[in-house]
Amino acid sequence: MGAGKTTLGQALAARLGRSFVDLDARIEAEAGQTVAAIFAQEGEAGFRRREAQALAAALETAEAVIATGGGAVLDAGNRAAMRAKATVVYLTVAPALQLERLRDDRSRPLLEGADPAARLAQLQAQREPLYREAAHLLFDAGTLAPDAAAAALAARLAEREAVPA
Ligand SMILES: Nc1ncnc2c1ncn2[C@@H]1O[C@H](COP(=O)(O)OP(=O)(O)OP(=O)(O)O)[C@@H](O)[C@H]1O
Ligand SMILES: O=C(O)C1=C[C@@H](O)[C@@H](O)[C@H](O)C1
Ligand SMILES: [Mg+2]
Repeated sequence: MGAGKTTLGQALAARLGRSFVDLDARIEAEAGQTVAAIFAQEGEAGFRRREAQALAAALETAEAVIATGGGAVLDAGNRAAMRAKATVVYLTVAPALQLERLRDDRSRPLLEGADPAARLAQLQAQREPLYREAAHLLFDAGTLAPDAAAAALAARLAEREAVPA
């Protein structure tokens, strides 16, 4: 949360001339409700079911840049599908910067408790190995402004394509 998947994903798609899919936005459009409302009404499990369906559909979109939500990696099937069908980038950002970016944002229900810093640290400890398992490459998303970061990421991806794995 707050790493910049939506922001960088959009900028990267524009730069590459590709379509952009934001999973949270797609889930909200399909449900006709916000992520927070889905969590409130269906619980996290209901949201995760919607997320897995939206991811599977998005992965069938040719040549798209997809921004997942931060918890899409929790599901082993999601991780396997992402790795098999896409180039997966893990955007790394220090938790303090994530919190700073999301300080005035009330749209992430998992950070709405009394101690968002502790909650984020707990989520990060649980998810860090999963992000690394799913990712083909890591990218520092805490240093550059969005457009410069998208340019640097596009260069990393082009390099990767030029060098066979
Ligand atoms: N490189 C950046 N520099 C400065 N601010 C940024 C950068 N990337 C994102 N932000 C800001 O941080 C906030 C969170 O970014 P964003 O919504 O893209 O994160 P996210 O990874 O998509 O989060 P989530 O997992 O909740 O979907 C936004 O206000 C965005 O403008
Ligand atoms: O990190 C998470 O688990 C989440 C991140 C957001 O993008 C949303 O998908 C939702 O708030 C859950
Ligand atoms: Mg997002």
